[in-house]
Amino acid sequence: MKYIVRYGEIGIKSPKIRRKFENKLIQNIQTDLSCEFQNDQGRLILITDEEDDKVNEVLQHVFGIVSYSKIVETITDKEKIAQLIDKLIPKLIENGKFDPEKQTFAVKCRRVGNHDFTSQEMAGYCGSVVIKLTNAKVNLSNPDFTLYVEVRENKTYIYYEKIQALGGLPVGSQGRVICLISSGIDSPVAAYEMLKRGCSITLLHCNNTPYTKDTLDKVKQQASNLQKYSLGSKVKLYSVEFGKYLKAVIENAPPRMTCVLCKSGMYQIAEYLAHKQKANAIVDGSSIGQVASQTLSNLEATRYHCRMPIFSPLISRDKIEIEEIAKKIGTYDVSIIPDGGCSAVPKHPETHANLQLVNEIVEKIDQKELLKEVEETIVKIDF
Ligand SMILES: Nc1ncnc2c1ncn2[C@@H]1O[C@H](COP(=O)(O)OP(=O)(O)OP(=O)(O)O)[C@@H](O)[C@H]1O
Repeated sequence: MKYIVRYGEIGIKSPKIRRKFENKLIQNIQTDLSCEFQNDQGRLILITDEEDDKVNEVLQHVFGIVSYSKIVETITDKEKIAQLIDKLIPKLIENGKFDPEKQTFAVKCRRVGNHDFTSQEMAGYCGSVVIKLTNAKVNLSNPDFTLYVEVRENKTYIYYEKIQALGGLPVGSQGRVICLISSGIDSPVAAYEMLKRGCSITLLHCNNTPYTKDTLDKVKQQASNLQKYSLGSKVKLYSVEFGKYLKAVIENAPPRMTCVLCKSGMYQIAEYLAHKQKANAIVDGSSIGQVASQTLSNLEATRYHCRMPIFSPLISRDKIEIEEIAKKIGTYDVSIIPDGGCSAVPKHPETHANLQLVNEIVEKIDQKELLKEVEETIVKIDF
């Protein structure tokens, strides 16, 4: 079987970068699909013996692909093209893809190269072949069924559907980021958004026991859910003992500051891991105003002591939008398994942290020293 694989943004890169990204895209697809590729003047043609379901499964999970089509191919010769349409249309009718008695149709032709016909002439010619076969009605402006004819120099590809894929950039074409992952809904979605932009991801989970239940199992499941979108780049997962730090915070800082200091500590631990992993940024699932800890002043105060860029790809998203993505990518069902919340959250958490006050408290509790102990507990987790 052959497929045209279309990419979006990769196509507007310089030839050198495009080749690099294209190679990464091919490598990622080949991680899970036994196939070969031909590059036909900017069109990637995938050739495989695998079943359609397997091909769809892989192409629907690889970032960098905008759409793809299963194709049939012949040489650019009117007779041969007509013969191919003669063979293809009855199959499509049999599979329920085209019902010439009820549906109108159009042929769309694109052409690259020098030929003794225009695209419109070829479309008209192919249309007459379909009419002769089926007697179907033509509707050029709003057809129920479209037959695409793509003429490329001496090869012609024919297909009937463009299947939308994920878009984005091939995973591994950008650097690595550290994604703070909780057991909730948002952080796996934030990690997914970074995969979409071509980043490789390392997940870091802060184990807040005894203030929360041990949620590592949920996080492991999310890591393997995210791995499906990271073909060609192994998702790494780390866990760190954070409960001892929280205990020191609860004992030595004003109660209302617990959540601010918790988050501030998480970013700094993530920064430590980022240096170890040669990662360039930290990612979290914050969204402005979603919970008390995510007011603008808290976002500022919690990030102040971290030098590395912190990206929050969901910062402007509504909860409903985030939940929709979580459902689509398959992380939602794991996220909503109840885990009881965090007992370290005070009755009245600070919602408008004063930066100067936070700085004073950070000094007073010797946050840097506390976090050094935490750093030593980072462990790699298999999933
Ligand atoms: N235990 C944890 N380990 C690692 N990162 C965490 C942890 N808890 C929270 N985070 C990070 O901080 C972000 C904000 O967490 P917070 O609990 O304030 O909001 P949330 O909307 O409940 O997030 P989520 O739905 O991702 O749990 C999370 O999206 C995640 O990136």
